Amino acid sequence: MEKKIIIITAPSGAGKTTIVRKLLASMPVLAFSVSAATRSAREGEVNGRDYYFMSVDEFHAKIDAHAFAEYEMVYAGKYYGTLKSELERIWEERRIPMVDIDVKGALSIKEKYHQQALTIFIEPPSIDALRARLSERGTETQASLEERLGKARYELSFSHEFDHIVVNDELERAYEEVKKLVTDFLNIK
Ligand SMILES: Nc1ncnc2c1ncn2[C@@H]1O[C@H](COP(=O)(O)OP(=O)(O)OP(=O)(O)O)[C@@H](O)[C@H]1O
Ligand SMILES: Nc1nc2c(ncn2[C@@H]2O[C@H](COP(=O)(O)O)[C@@H](O)[C@H]2O)c(=O)[nH]1
Repeated sequence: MEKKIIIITAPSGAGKTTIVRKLLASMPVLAFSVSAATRSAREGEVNGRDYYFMSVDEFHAKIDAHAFAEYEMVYAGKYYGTLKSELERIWEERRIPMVDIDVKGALSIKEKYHQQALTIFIEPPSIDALRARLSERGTETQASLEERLGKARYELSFSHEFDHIVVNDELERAYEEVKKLVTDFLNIK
């Protein structure tokens, strides 16, 4: 079986995780690729389901062991990375990994797997909408919100590096558009 991979990226707050969760719920062939991260777990997050939470020393050991397909220091000095073992585990189950990562990481993983990858950039309707969504999500301090918005302006300039751009203005419409791209890519009727 060909080892396909679906890469979804966007600036923080654009809604990629929301769309990915809806896809995972409706398409059992897809499996969430759980990343490693050195940030602390938020309320309700579960180790091994949302992230593999680890210390910086553990993360460095994995870098030294070449365990990552890609990794980045994404925000506030925190590392995030896609584990090769996670992709292999999903392929062994004859399923397709859904990778939900930042734009820089998505560009490097696309480079690595470009022949087998579908890459989708989720675009927010505006920076004001991003600000409102991140504020409402209630996960950020004022400083981390500004950091994410600052990075978003830069990341938006890379949207055309990806196979498709989907504007997440109305969630249901954006979800249906992404689902059609995924089903076409996987040749599912
Ligand atoms: N179309 C939409 N309209 C309004 N709110 C939305 C829409 N899509 C998602 N949201 C909300 O915006 C917030 C950010 O969404 P989400 O966490 O999915 O973003 P993200 O791109 O995965 O961010 P991060 O990269 O920080 O994980 C969530 O509270 C979500 O419920
Ligand atoms: N380059 C990578 N980026 C990743 C990975 N896993 C998640 N992310 C991205 O980090 C930010 C912040 O996430 P949050 O959970 O702290 O809000 C977000 O854009 C994620 O998509 C990864 O393995 N590599």
